[in-house]
Amino acid sequence: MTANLIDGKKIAAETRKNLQIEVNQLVEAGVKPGLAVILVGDNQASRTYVTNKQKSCKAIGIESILIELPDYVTENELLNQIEELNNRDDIHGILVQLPLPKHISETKVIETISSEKDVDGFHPVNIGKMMTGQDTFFPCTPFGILEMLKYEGISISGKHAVIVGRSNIVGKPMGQLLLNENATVTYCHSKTKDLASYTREADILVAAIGKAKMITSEYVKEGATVIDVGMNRDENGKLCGDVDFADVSDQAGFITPVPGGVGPMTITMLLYNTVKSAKNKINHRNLK
Ligand SMILES: Nc1nc2c(c(=O)[nH]1)N[C@@H](CN(C=O)c1ccc(C(=O)N[C@@H](CCC(=O)O)C(=O)O)cc1)CN2
Ligand SMILES: [Mg+2]
Repeated sequence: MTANLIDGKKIAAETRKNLQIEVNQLVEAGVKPGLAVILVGDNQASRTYVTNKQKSCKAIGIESILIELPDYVTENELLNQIEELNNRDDIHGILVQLPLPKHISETKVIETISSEKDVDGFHPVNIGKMMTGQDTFFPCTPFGILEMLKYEGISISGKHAVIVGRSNIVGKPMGQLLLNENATVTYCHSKTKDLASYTREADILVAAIGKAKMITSEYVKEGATVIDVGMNRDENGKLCGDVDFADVSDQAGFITPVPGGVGPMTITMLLYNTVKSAKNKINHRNLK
């Protein structure tokens, strides 16, 4: 059996087209959605992602500003910068690119971003809303994965979803979003014993481990949906995921590639959240 490919680039392009229509409507109503991106230090990968976010905003008419700070910036200086953006009427979304230098507390930074502008969906208020099934900003990577599953018509309710990885930005919220859709969710991680005994039971397997090509066909049930969140380099320096794509393709029912799977949807959902925030603002204004 050869798995169906879930084409993240294609789904992202379609979603962005629809978002562009919404941006045009917002602009006509007098609100141009605005995103502020803060980049601290000079991590090359982070810079690439941030550049991509800027370009993607521009392509659909979202105003985006980039604030670059040196890696020696103090925590207080960064927090003050965020406060300033919290108070700006033209900025609807704020994100601080992660990871941050060691001397800065990610928790403090995330908690300083106004929960109403937290388009990454990392603020504890938004995490709490997500956990209690309320509408809010959802973290972009798991949100993008959910959208891909829905786009492909893959049913979630009653299915067994196994998440490998428990990071705050991918694994934990992924499980919660799938639980909200009535999946039965199992979390696995680096301390899980006999990992394959869990993953082989998965109808939906999400790999967010950080180890190149670790998930081979022995980890996968025939016909399962396999979502690859990994971004690694293989022995030849080529970008690859956590899933051994060639091997698992023969076993899975659906599979995402790397690159061109989850990544493009991550940035798309950031655009979605920014548009949502601008719409929230109009709704507030109309209620006044
Ligand atoms: N504040 C945040 N920081 C980080 C997040 C985040 O959502 N918010 N996620 C990651 C990085 N990330 C976005 O920021 C991200 C990573 C990768 C991609 C992507 O499109 N990848 C491409 C491949 C790119 C390449 O060729 O190198 C793909 O998978 O096709 C998008 C976003 C950590 N930090
Ligand atoms: Mg882990």
